[in-house]
Amino acid sequence: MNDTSSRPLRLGTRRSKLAMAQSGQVAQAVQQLTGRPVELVEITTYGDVSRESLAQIGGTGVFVSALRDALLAGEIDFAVHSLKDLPTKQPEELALAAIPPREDPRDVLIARDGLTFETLPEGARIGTGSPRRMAQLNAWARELGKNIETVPIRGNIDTRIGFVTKGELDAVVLAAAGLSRIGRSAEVSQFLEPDAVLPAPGQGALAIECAMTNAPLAATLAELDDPYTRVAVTAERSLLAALEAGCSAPVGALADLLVDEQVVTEMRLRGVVGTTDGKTLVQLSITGPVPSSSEEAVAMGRDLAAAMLDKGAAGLMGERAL
Ligand SMILES: NCc1[nH]cc(CCC(=O)O)c1CC(=O)O
Repeated sequence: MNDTSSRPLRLGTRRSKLAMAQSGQVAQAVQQLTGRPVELVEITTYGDVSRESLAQIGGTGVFVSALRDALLAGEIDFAVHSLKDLPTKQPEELALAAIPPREDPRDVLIARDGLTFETLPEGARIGTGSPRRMAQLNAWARELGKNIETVPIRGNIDTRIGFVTKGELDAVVLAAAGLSRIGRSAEVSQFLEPDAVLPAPGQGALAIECAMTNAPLAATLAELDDPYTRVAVTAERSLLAALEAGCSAPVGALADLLVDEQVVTEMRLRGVVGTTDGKTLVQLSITGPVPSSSEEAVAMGRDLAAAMLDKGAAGLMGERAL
């Protein structure tokens, strides 16, 4: 590495248990890679302090901006984000230096008494503040011919699971990756297959960011990058951007690799957008060669967005301000 300074590298992180777990993992990897100590610098973001709904305070980007300010001010050397919380527009001054191998991208149900979505009773109350989850859960319930009530909740993972353990809700929906990172996977009642509930674009992946001007550090961090994860999430985020959706909009997307006899043949990109009541969903997928560049991945996302817009997707996104 070009950076000869022997001071510790400063990794900016939010204080939540999930953020600390994610940052801790990356800190260890970077320490191993560079032989330099990595020091965690805790930063409070507006999203951590405010009790307003995410949609009200401008989407999940609120978790990111304080970390980015610290990067730009040179107070920290790099930051780790949940990729699904990153706005689709990348600031020019910041490098998305690495996207490590993705964890399980699926959403999961945590329900009382080991119930599953199919066995939840009529009128079950399911906690989620995400319009994407509401839309798909309500559509699924309609398909099963049952009534559910989606209840908007916020708070960290422990708080959300608490709604079920305290008996206030029948179930909550969370990301598998977040639970596994804080060591609570054992509480999962059901993994929700992407055919029923598509995750948020980038879900389960991390993003490691540093200042564009710190080229040596960017080059070092790049060793943690997983090219397959990068093209997959690039296609998903391109779909989101092309649908002109904010990050709390009801858009789900998942790119996965199709494998034949252990050889990767193609990439499939699935997308969904819907009304939160689940009455109308536009759900489409395209399959093509695995993108060999970010540009090709972006093009795939745009192609799927164009096809979804053809099917009326634009009319379903008026809810993004709700
Ligand atoms: N919006 C909050 C958030 N951001 C990232 C994760 C989980 C980890 C991930 O998806 O990478 C979560 C919690 C959740 O949705 O359950």
